[in-house]
Order: sequence, then structure tokens, then C-alpha cells
Amino acid sequence: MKIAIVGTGYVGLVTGTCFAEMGTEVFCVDVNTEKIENLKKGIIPIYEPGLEDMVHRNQQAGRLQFTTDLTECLDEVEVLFSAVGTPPDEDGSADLKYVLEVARTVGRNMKKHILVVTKSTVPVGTAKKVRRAIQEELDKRGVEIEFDVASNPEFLKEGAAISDFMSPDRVVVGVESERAEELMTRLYRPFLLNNFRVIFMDVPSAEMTKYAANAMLATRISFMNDIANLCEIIGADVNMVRKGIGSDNRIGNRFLYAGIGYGGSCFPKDVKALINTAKQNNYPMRILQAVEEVNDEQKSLLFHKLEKHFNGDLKGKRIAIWGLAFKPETDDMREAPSLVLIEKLLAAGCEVYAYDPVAVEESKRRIGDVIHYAKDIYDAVVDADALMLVTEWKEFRMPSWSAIKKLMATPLVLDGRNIYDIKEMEENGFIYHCIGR
Ligand SMILES: NC(=O)C1=CN([C@@H]2O[C@H](COP(=O)(O)OP(=O)(O)OC[C@H]3O[C@@H](n4cnc5c(N)ncnc54)[C@H](O)[C@@H]3O)[C@@H](O)[C@H]2O)C=CC1
Ligand SMILES: O=C(O)[C@H]1O[C@H](OP(=O)(O)OP(=O)(O)OC[C@H]2O[C@@H](n3ccc(=O)[nH]c3=O)[C@H](O)[C@@H]2O)[C@H](O)[C@@H](O)[C@@H]1O
Repeated sequence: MKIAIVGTGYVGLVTGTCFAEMGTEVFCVDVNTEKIENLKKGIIPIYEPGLEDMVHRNQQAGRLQFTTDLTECLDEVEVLFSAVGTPPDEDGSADLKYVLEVARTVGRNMKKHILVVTKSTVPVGTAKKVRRAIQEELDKRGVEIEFDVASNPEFLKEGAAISDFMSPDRVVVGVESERAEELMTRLYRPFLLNNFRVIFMDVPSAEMTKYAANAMLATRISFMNDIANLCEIIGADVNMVRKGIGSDNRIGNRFLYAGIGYGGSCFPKDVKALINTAKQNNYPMRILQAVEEVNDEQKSLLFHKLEKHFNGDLKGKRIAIWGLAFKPETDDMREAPSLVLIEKLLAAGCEVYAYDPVAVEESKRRIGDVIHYAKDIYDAVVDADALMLVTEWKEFRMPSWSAIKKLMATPLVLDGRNIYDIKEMEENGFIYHCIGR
């Protein structure tokens, strides 16, 4: 089968490459000329483990092609996935301009039946708008061509995108016709040969499932951060509490890690969008409002701990930061807790020395040289008054504490991800603060 993926970002590039890996012939389309020219040369625009090799392999096999012109492949493909961005509008609702632009391009140029599948995260009702936009363009042309729309939200996580896509827990598909169901079954069967886990449903339910999943995961994180903050006040240890509750099958042990708040391109955006959808329908999402509030405050927690340690006097302090990306195994810094922390540190008159294994270029693009970039974890802590652990990259887990103690001006460590052992840190002579203990 031949398919097109429109939007070659995190989701589009991974989706296209994984479908090609299963033998599908894929055209990846993007309006960003530089991105497409680079991809044609095999240069991958994002850091995602395993992606580069897979792109090259499928490019060489001729199954994966890149273009800026959708009309080049529109006559050949049976299915078109739209995976363009849906950034938050000013009021927090999802901005659908790119999604509808793709729909209009399809309507203006299609010559035969096509199934248009929205993979982007979009509010309930979007498939209807996509259908209407395509139909309006067909009407303008005065032609009658059948087409289907479907919803297939994506659940991959950055940093684990390939394995999430290749072996998904489930695939959710909203359809309105048997033809669409049959096409989607053909596409996903190779991924789920022995245990077919495609859940077919109506389109609005599929659209809603995506927001409900992200909102539920964000809720777990804010809930645990709230519990952690209380643990700290009353003398309990959130790590123990996490183990204690996570071993209950009904709760499960994933996504229960307290920290300095969730970031990334999706949880913050999707929680806002769902609150907004509810508001537009005169329903208050009380739980999600609290989830957001807890998360916003949590991003400042490490800064407040630092402020408390130095009795509010941070002017001229030299602070080391380990980790800039919003989570490990990615260079993505969208809504990263590091950005909130850096802003506060600079406003308080600190000098910041940061290190991240892959996100330095992205940080320079976003905030430029307002901070110093260290060449490794040891370089970052030279003469530092405090070390703040922001992203739990594996390479930060077992540093040489004796070397670090010699390099730092003050042996103060603030761990925003609870990766170090309190006893060991104290034995090594550090003043150690973490979350929820
Ligand atoms: N990043 C993630 O981990 C996940 C994202 N999502 C959702 O998937 C969607 C895409 O997200 P990302 O891949 O992160 O976005 P992204 O910003 O990385 O990529 C979007 C791409 O679409 C392109 N584009 C915009 N308008 C276009 C048009 N008219 N024609 C062709 N290309 C166009 C842009 O140039 C860009 O390369 C969003 O709705 C997001 O919420 C869903 C699951 C996971
Ligand atoms: O819609 C999306 O874009 C995606 O959003 C998240 O994936 P992602 O944002 O890539 O990363 P996560 O691993 O979910 O982490 C999100 C944030 O939560 C934080 N987090 C995660 C887990 C946890 O226990 N505690 C915690 O603070 C992470 O540090 C990170 O800042 C979801 O996990 C994916 O299923 C979804 O497809």
C-alpha cells in the first residue's frame, strides 16, 4: 500500500518511518523546505534513539521518500495521515489552522478516493471540520469524489518513540465507514500480528480518548507531586509511598514519579485544551484545573529550595544545572522545567552553567547565550554554589562525587528527579535536597 504522511515532525517522521519499516511505501510531506532537503540527504532534524538508522535503511530501500509537494503523491496514495502541529491558541484551545490547511490542499487536488486520517491531537469535532473543508473545496471545483475521514490519535512518547510505535499497547481508530476500517486494519495488522489490539470506535470518542489519556497521565503526576510536597512537610518519603501504592495492580507503578513538574509539547498543551473544550461547553474541569495549578507551582520548587538555603540572597551565586531537555533521551525543550528554573535564577542574579548531553543546540536556539554551556557534568560544577539536577539522563546517575565535591564551592545538591540516595549523598559530605522526603 502507498500512503502519505503530512507533517514531518516528531510524530510524522516516526510514523512514516515505522510504516515504511513494515513494507508500506511512504511519502513524507512537509512545508518546511530546509527540513525536507536535509531529510533527502539523510540528515534527521530531531534526536530520537534508533530513528536515524531506520530512516536511512528505508530511504535506501526506496520505501521512504520526502517531498514538499503533496500533489506529487496524492494520486498514488490510498491513505493520508495528517500529523501537523496543533499548537495552543491564545486561549489554550488547539489551533487547527495547519490541520484544516492540509484538508483544503487535499480537497483542491484529489482526483480519486482517499482516506484522510488525523493523527495530530485534535478536539472532538475536528474530523467533521476536516470533512467540511475537503467537501467545500470539491464543491468549488464542481467535482464529486468520494472520500473518508478517520481519527487515529498517537500515543508515542518522545525518547521511546520507535518502540512505542512498533509495539503499541493499543491503537485507537475512530471510523465512519467499513472501507476506512478495512484500510486501517490492513495498515496496522503487521504491527500486531499475534495480538490485534486496534480498538475501533466512533470518531468523537477516538478524538476524546487522546485528551483523556494525556490528562489522566498528567493527573497522576500532579497527584504524586502534591503527595510528595505533603510527605516533605509531615516526614514521610514519597519514594516509599510510590512503591507502596504502585504495587497495587489497580494503581500500577508507572507515571507515579514525583519531580519538578511535567513538561513537553503535549501534557501542558493538551490539559489546557481539554479545560478549554469543557469551558466552551459550560462544564468546569475542576480536577484538571488543579492538575495545572500544581504543575505550574512544582516547576518553581527547586528554585524555592535554593532560595531557602541561601536565605533569599542569590545574587552572584554560581549555579550548575544538569539537564535542559524536558525529559531524557530527547533534545526537545518545549515547556521544559529547566526554562522556568533558568528564568528565575537569572532574575535573582545567579550565573548559570548548564550541561545536557543533546539539548545544548536547542537551548542556544531558544534562549541564546544568557547562560554558560559546560562541556560535561564536571565542567558545569566548577566553583558552583549549588548543583541542580533537572533531567534524569542516565549519564548523571553515577558521577564521581569525590571529584565533584573538590570542584564545587559549596557542596549543595538539589535533585529535582529523586535519583540519588540521601544516605550516600550525606556520607559523601553533601547537603542534599530532593522532592518529597
Ligand atoms: N511530539 C509528540 O511526542 C507527540 C505529538 N502528538 C501530536 O501530534 C501532532 C504533531 O506533533 P509534533 O510531531 O510534535 O509536531 P512538530 O511541530 O514536531 O511537527 C509538525 C510538522 O508539521 C509541518 N507542517 C505544518 N503545516 C503543514 C502543512 N500544511 N503541510 C505539511 N506540513 C506542515 C511543520 O513544518 C512541522 O514539521 C500534534 O498535534 C501533537 O499534539 C501526539 C503524540 C505524541
Ligand atoms: O501526546 C503526546 O505528545 C505524548 O505525551 C506524553 O509523552 P511525552 O510528552 O513524550 O513524555 P512523557 O514520558 O510522558 O513525559 C512527560 C513529562 O512528564 C514528566 N513525568 C513523567 C512520568 C512521571 O512519573 N513523572 C513525571 O514528572 C516527564 O519528566 C516529562 O516532563 C505521553 O506519555 C504520550 O503517551 C503521548 O503520546
